[in-house]
Amino acid sequence: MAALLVRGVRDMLKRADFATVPRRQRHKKKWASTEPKFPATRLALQNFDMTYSVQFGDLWPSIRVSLLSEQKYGALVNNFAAGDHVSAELEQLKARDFVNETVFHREPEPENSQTAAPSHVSWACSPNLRCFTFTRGDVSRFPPARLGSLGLMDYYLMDAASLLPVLALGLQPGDTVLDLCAAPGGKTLALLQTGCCRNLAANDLSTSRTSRLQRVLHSYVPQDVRDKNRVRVTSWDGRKWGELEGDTYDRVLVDVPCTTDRHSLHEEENNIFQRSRKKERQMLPMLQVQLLAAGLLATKPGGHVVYSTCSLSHLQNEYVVQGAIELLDNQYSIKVHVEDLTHFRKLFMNTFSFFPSCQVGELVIPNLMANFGPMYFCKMCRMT
Ligand SMILES: C[S@@+](CC[C@H](N)C(=O)[O-])C[C@H]1O[C@@H](n2cnc3c(N)ncnc32)[C@H](O)[C@@H]1O
Repeated sequence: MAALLVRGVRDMLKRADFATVPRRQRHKKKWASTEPKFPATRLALQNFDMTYSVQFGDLWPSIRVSLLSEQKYGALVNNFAAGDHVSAELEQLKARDFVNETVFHREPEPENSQTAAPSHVSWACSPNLRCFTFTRGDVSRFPPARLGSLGLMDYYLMDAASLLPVLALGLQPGDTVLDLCAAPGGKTLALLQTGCCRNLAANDLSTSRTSRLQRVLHSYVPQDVRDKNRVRVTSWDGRKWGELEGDTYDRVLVDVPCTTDRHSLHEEENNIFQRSRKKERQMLPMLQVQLLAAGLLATKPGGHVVYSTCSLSHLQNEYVVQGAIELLDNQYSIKVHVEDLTHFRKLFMNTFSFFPSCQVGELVIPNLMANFGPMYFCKMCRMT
């Protein structure tokens, strides 16, 4: 706890105004003249303060300080590379597999008991995933991943909340799967780890990012699984997918471009809050609706879609889900049903903090004791 607070305060001080630094310690940076007057990170914070203080009320100050502090990671064990020793090594670090601890290691529930729901849930989660995290309040870091004996890396470090959309997708053996916005590939890798994909189409509009995705696949997935018949990587505009391959997939993940809230507070490079990207930012909800609609059209009737973002914005989360559902109904007479994921709050309450008042879908909110997310995810079933 003490370490957590010290790190949190250190992060805040790093961000404190220059004016608070004593004069004798001030020095002009060499690149001062080229630094933007209003850094995009600062504009992002201003924007969040305006919108999220209204959206989250009393919760905002605690979310804010968590977003500005160091995030926590999860180590997704590479089933293709690792023997049990990797899990054992992670356990020795006092990390724990949050997926299996909560989902699969429950005591068997008696039939018809009131608590039968969580055990039923285990079958609705994608199987075979192992992801280690440090417990609440423990801000230890994982050592970098290592190359295993098969020439593949032993684990992949990611925001552990990013696994929730993949778990929610509920893959079943033999599924055909589409990952519409896949790069750099953390969730693609998790989809493959389930061992359920008969074939997987991983797409991303950006060719530079699909190259990164290819590198991740090379480092983590054996050649026979990467084989073209099983994993196909493309760089197409996901908005066209309904026309390209309509009614095709059992499961579709639509992990859209968004304001990437945590990243936008820390990185100037590629920051969507740069003034020059204002139009692009304003158009995001529209792009998100189009991508989700395309994902739904690419799904077989009876198939499932998970929509996800790493933003806290209702405009990019619930409103997009509602917009896409309306669009499909009005333009294609296709009915879509939102599935209830409230049990995720109970299942994963030891690991994540959930926002209690989402209209549709679930939202992991950053918290100093469990500094994951933000991650919004909503599961839908295409009925017709
Ligand atoms: C949030 S990121 C995806 C992260 C990825 N799912 C992962 O887990 O590593 C969103 C991605 O959408 C891609 N993108 C943006 N517009 C797109 C479009 N029209 N079609 C497909 N992908 C798009 C971006 O290049 C970006 O890589």
